[in-house]
Amino acid sequence: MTVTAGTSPTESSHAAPAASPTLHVTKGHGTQNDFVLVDDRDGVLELGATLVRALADRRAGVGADGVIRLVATQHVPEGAPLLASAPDARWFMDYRNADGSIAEMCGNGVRVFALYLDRLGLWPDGEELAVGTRSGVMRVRRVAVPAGVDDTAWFAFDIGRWHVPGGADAVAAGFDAEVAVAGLAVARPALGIDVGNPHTVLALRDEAELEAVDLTRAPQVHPVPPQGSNIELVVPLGESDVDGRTTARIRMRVHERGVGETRSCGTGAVAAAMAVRTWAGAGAPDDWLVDVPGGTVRVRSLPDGRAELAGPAVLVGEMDVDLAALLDR
Ligand SMILES: N[C@@H](CCC[C@H](N)C(=O)O)C(=O)O
Repeated sequence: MTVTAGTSPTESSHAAPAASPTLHVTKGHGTQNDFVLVDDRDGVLELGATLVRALADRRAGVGADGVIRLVATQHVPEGAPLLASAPDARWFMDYRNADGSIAEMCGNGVRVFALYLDRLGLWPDGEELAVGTRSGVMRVRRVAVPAGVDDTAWFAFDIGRWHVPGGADAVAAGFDAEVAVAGLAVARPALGIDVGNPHTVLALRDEAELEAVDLTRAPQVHPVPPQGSNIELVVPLGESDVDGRTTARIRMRVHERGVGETRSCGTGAVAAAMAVRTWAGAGAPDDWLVDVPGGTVRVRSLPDGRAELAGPAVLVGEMDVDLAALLDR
């Protein structure tokens, strides 16, 4: 981490005023789900909600959907059990939503974090990269960009087991909640899906309806999820052959817990694809392309109830943030 403290004024009465402390940050995104990344390997930064909110602020700060702190896994309380089972998970992705709340996981964030580690020389050559998260260890590798998708580099990882918290009854019914969304006349049935973090997925009639909904206001879920929920609105678009594999395509918009509407959500894409796959029943394909306002990601159903998320990652720049200017308001 680079917090550069100001120097004391010198003995000269004409000395320049002490420079205020700065925080070196990097900005990146995955399908335009954007993040401020901070290198705090030694775990010395106090990343409180006030600092997160200020960094994420799109007018008075750097601007982002979330803040990601890079810290050695041994320095976080969640680290010991991760290192016991995966000693190679040296680096931990400490993820915070723009409102300062802590989230268990961020699917787009993992890919951007991997690229950040690579940029810092912390991704060993030729190896899978093990990333510690509050939802377990994610093993990231580079993969080919699917045919028809306009990106230069993709990364993929097994996100682990997803499940329907409502259990077998919810799976059989296809729904276990109702969601009221501004712009829709009545509340719609929805399915809760846990991908390490909580999601609620509802299907809309068509793309026109998806475009028309107003996500500037948070959708209301009933019953209210105890930990809150990310909400995904989806429209199935049909199936085609992509790189020799039958692939279903869906379009999605998302309202993220702790943020608002974002242009993509990786865990949300997994939840959306697995919800539609559950609704489709036996014979549904394993591969799903999920079109979001910021691009396209791929979700692949894996054996044993696991799923893989793949998509792009981009780092756009670095800056030294003047902490006094950022926090003084
Ligand atoms: N954008 C992320 C999810 C970030 C966390 C989410 N807002 C939550 O609170 O669970 C993603 O790409 O998965």
